[in-house]
Amino acid sequence: MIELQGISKSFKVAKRSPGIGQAFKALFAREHTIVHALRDVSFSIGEGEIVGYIGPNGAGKSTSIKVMSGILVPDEGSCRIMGHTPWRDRTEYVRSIGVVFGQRSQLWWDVPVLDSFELLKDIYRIREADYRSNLAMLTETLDLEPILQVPVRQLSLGQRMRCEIAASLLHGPRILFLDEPTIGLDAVSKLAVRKFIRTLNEEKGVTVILTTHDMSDIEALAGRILMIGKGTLLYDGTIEKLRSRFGTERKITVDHEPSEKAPEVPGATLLSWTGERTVLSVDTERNRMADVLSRLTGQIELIDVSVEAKPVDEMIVELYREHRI
Ligand SMILES: Nc1ncnc2c1ncn2[C@@H]1O[C@H](COP(=O)(O)OP(=O)(O)OP(=O)(O)O)[C@@H](O)[C@H]1O
Repeated sequence: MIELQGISKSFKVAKRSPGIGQAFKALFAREHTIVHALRDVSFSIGEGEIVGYIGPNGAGKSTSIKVMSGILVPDEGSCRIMGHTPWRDRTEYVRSIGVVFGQRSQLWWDVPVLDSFELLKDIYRIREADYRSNLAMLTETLDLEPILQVPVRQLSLGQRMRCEIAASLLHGPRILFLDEPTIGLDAVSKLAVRKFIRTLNEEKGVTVILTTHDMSDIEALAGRILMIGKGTLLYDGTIEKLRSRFGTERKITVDHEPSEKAPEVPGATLLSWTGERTVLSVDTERNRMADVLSRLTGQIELIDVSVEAKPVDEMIVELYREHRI
């Protein structure tokens, strides 16, 4: 459904040293640097997948989404999405995709949400019957009824995001690009947005490409992760594959009676010690948890113990570290 081959994109950025004098000089002799936002990026995504597109700030995620949605033309490479080259067949192509940029709005600020939807209906030339049924479904599942008549500028961030997602789906696209859809949302709104995306994917088969810095979004939604760093694709695989790679480590948090010094436990690495709480990490492939706990009880008087697998966040940071990004 989505096929990228050797996509590269660079930006020419004006270089300027600080200070008025330098600004004046720059007017006459402008120096430039080249930022390589994407370098030879290739991947393919099948119909009905939810893919988490992740990477640190400035990695090239938004640039990729802009190329895939036809907003940016790459310098090199090919991109075929549902038979289209996004930046060439743009008018036709935008009818089959939906795009949400969490940090930017596609709704008209001063008019009621419903008026924005009506305008989008005309822009996308959505048939009346399709518009009515899509709007009814979106109003119901995203709980929009109480806010349809409210101007966008009066909406809370969570309400606006639900409207943005609805706006991107009014024309019934087969692919949805979501760029940080849960940014700034409270826990309740985040869960609502995630639930909606999952239902949309499961029931309507919509393919979803999701960029986010929130690893719990990825954990909740994405079966597959594409990780990009400094414009290069660094990892393409399932969360399970990632777990099995880093998954043998466990974090043990022990609350105990005050101790004079940190326990020394062969087979475990001390992560922190505060006198009444000790946090250790254990690789369960090489050490038995029972042995570690019994060595621990020989040195301190336990009150409470919790054992956790490594959170996805930490696995990702480790991947970033491995690739020096
Ligand atoms: N229009 C532009 N002009 C110049 N440089 C740009 C432009 N757009 C992006 N860049 C640069 O390209 C690189 C990749 O940017 P991009 O926005 O794709 O990163 P990102 O992974 O989406 O980052 P973030 O997580 O911070 O949103 C960055 O170094 C950025 O400064």
